[in-house]
Amino acid sequence: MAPKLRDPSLFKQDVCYVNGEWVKARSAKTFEVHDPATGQLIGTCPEFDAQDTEKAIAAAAAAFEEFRHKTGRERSKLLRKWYDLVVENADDLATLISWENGKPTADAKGEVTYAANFFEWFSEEAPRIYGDTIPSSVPGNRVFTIKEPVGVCGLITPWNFPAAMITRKVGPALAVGCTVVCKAPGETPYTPLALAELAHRAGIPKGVVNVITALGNTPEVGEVLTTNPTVRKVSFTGSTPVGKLLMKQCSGTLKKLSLELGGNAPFIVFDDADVDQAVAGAVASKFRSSGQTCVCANRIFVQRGIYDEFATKFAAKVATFSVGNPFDTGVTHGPLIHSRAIDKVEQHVRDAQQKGARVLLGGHRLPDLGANFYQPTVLVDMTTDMAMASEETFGPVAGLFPFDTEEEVVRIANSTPVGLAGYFFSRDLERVHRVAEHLEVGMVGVNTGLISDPAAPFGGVKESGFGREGSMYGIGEYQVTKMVTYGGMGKKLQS
Ligand SMILES: NC(=O)c1ccc[n+]([C@@H]2O[C@H](COP(=O)([O-])OP(=O)(O)OC[C@H]3O[C@@H](n4cnc5c(N)ncnc54)[C@H](O)[C@@H]3O)[C@@H](O)[C@H]2O)c1
Ligand SMILES: O=CCCC(=O)O
Repeated sequence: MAPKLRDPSLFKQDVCYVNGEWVKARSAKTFEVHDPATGQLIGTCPEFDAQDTEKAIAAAAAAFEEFRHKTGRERSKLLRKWYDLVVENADDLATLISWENGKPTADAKGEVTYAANFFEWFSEEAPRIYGDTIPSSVPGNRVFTIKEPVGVCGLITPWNFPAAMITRKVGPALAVGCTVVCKAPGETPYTPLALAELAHRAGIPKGVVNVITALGNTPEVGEVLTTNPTVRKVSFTGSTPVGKLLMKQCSGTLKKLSLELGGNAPFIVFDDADVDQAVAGAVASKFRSSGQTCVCANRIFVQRGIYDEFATKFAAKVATFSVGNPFDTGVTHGPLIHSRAIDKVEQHVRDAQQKGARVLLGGHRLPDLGANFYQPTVLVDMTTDMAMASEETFGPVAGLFPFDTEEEVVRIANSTPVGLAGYFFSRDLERVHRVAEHLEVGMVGVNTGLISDPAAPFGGVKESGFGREGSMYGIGEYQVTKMVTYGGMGKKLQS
């Protein structure tokens, strides 16, 4: 049965938001969106194509001419209004997130708060965008910089945070005066479309925010967003292979680019750690959104002296989870997003078992609950030849790897082409600094498994991409620095 919304008009079917209006695809084609918990049809959405996308870009380009000249204070007020509406409609947005993504209600509400906070944060940054005054090396010259909005932005986001991945991009883009075309994820389009409706109600001028949808046509839409010369910036969150493809496509017009890509987060527990605290941190990091976040612990390394104690306590905590329909009371973990996700998890568990891992907990699907449910799983005796050591599982499976020395574990932790988040637990101050400095990642959690915060810069190194979202650094991703030199200055006062 479809969940009820307090405000049913937030559920936008068969329309996208372009130039301040709700429009269908030119071809009238649609695609289906299914509830990952029940497999039932949620609704249909427009299958935008290249021409539809061009129209959205043209709308964003037309709006840019005026929007870029609004004052920071004006843009701040618009973002603040949008923030207020997101907060007012938090329950409905959370319902949409749970329905199309499968995360339990409490997690979905947490995501709405997280998402809204990006609007709040960047509404506060908008009036505080400064240039520089630079001492010139040429006598009589005066050098200034102006921070200008880069222009029309193409934003592409994944399904795992249907609201927050969008607000983390749109917030800074609007704060600096850019206009945007967001390609919503085909699995979870209804939350982005509800955000668009709230943008409309907030009075964001037409064409400033455009939200379009596609599933089968995704590569075609992506190609337009990355090759159309009017689009000056692309920001993508998703997998590394798609990020590499988009970067290639952007090269023809040399767009400014931010890539927030896949991770393979090491989570290291040294034997001087507070074991209970480390267990809590590892559970929180590994099983957030059923393991479907890019910063989830993917390889849990535990020093041999505390390995058994850690494994027993960790499995005991995971055993308390309640898996089920995201709307059911008491459920802590919902389904995975689709059958490909379940298949990958199953392959990783089977591969680990074949290579000698033992299942301490779980290790199987939950077909009685539905096709996309998997029992939260704990594997021990993991070794580095297993697929889980080198690939992101993106599911509710924790593999515990024993290790002996600091040097060994940091070397193994770094032996991957990606570097998004890394975590470790230790009470030795010198070690804390040493290890934090040696981990090849963009974000480090020390004695915590949760690092996401709109005030903190989010992003990776190596093949996890580049650019930072959130924080004061998030703003610069949507700006260009223009230098202005004034010659013939600094002369004597005229008498
Ligand atoms: N670094 C981060 O901030 C971050 C955040 C969330 C997810 N991720 C990563 O995303 C991956 C999981 O998401 P996924 O499997 O949906 O990733 P994905 O790369 O397949 O898809 C992400 C988005 O890109 C779109 N897309 C796919 N192919 C495209 C193309 N050719 N042109 C344009 N758009 C295209 C999809 O429709 C979707 O909206 C994981 O690797 C995860 O680590 C990273
Ligand atoms: O999945 C990636 C984003 C997760 C986060 O912002 O915490």
